[in-house]
Amino acid sequence: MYSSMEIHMVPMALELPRNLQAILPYLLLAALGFLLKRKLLSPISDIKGPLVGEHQKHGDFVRIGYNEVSCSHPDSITAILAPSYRKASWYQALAVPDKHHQTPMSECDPKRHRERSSITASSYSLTSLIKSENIVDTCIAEFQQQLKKLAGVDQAIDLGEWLNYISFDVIGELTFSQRLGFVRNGADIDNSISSMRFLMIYQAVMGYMYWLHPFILHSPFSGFFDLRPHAHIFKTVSAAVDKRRENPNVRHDMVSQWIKNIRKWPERMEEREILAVASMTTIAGSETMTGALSNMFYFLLKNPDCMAKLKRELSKAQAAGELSPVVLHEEAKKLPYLQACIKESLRYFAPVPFGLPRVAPKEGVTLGGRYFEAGTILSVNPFVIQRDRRYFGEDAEVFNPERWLRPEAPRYEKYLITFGTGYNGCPGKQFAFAEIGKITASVVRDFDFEFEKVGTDWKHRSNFTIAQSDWPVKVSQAAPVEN
Ligand code: HEM
Repeated sequence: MYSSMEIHMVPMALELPRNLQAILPYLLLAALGFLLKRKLLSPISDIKGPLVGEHQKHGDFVRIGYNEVSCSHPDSITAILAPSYRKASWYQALAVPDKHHQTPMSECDPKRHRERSSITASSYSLTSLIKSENIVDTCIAEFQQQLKKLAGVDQAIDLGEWLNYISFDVIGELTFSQRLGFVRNGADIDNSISSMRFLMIYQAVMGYMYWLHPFILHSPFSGFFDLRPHAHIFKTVSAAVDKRRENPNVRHDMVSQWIKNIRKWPERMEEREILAVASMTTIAGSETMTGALSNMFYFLLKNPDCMAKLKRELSKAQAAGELSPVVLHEEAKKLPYLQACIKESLRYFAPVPFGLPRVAPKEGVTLGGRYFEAGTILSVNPFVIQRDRRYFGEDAEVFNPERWLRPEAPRYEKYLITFGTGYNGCPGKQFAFAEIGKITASVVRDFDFEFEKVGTDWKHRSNFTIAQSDWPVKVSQAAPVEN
């Protein structure tokens, strides 16, 4: 027997699934139609996909989305990255914390991008940054001190994490004259680094589903409850920027230059946007550097002959009195094998393994005899190009710094797009080379490293930048080198 309430409820509960049953075939048909349209009716539906790794199988064009093609044709760089084409809407997700905080990185329109860059670009130049070399040196000296302490302990360390600390400290000093204190504390303060990694995953996904962003990190709730992963970095940057606003002349740094430029050309950028640009610089200049430095140390450890050769070069220069306690950029520049190792690690394992996507303009783009109509998203992935035998020789898939010492090395340069190229190319490129050179030379000269376990293979995940993990190493004071 049912009570009267139960009798009312049972038919209602059955009714809902019946309604669903009625519309389910239509929903499925609509979904199928949508998927077939995306798969077959796109102007690029004849191009095979979807994996980037499929280039070797399918040739110069691989379809990686409804309307997106990854290109590895020899002319891709000049035809896609060099012209000032609009960046794909994916980049919008890089406006941190929301669309009111645009930076050159998140700005997709080339004209607006140029205006914003004119305020910031000069601050990233090597000449400008070399003015602060003594400050960078104090960060590296602190890092050496910490490694010295760790060398006395018979325990493996997470070198990748330490390289992240030094990268953050350096960029904080250069951007707003503030050491973030990661090296001194030997820790991820307030989980900023792990939150930053989460932000990278979030942005990589959200760039493709930007309509969801207002409901997640850009929702008022996430701000109100302080749930934003970049909150700590944003607060730190915000406090530092406020200090510089009060007194932009305390020391030469990037924020002081931006403030001066904005006061000169107020129509190009608003002063409140400095906060976003400083946050972007902190992220752009630290996550990439961590990836690059980790690549350098990991691949030297994986290739002991290369490590031994680099140590010999450093030891010879040291014996000749050519190296300072923290190696200067001028000194590192003169070490050919070190420079070859830097280029090779940047080539072999690009720290930004993302196809830099651009939108074909209204007249379309013709590449390798193939026409791509207006609106097609064309991307050129550094990882794909830099492992291509046509551009880097038969041993393109091998880590081999010697390639940069071959007579044909200048030919390789134009295919090295680790830093992108064109109007959106990395303005920090020369500085990155200098920082990698200084840190690698100072640390490899003074310390020996070995994997905790023989045959270690690290794990890595690709978002916009690469994140490597699981390669514990032991550190000790450097043993004398036989030349
Ligand atoms: C090895 C280290 C680095 C790598 C691999 C790297 C890579 C890149 C790449 C590929 C882009 C262009 C992305 C695109 O076209 O979509 C870029 C942009 C950028 N990078 Fe770097 N970068 C590095 C270090 C740095 C450093 C040290 C700084 C700051 C001092 C920096 C600041 C920037 C900025 C501000 C942008 C945005 C440029 C714009 O949109 O106009 N990067 N970087």
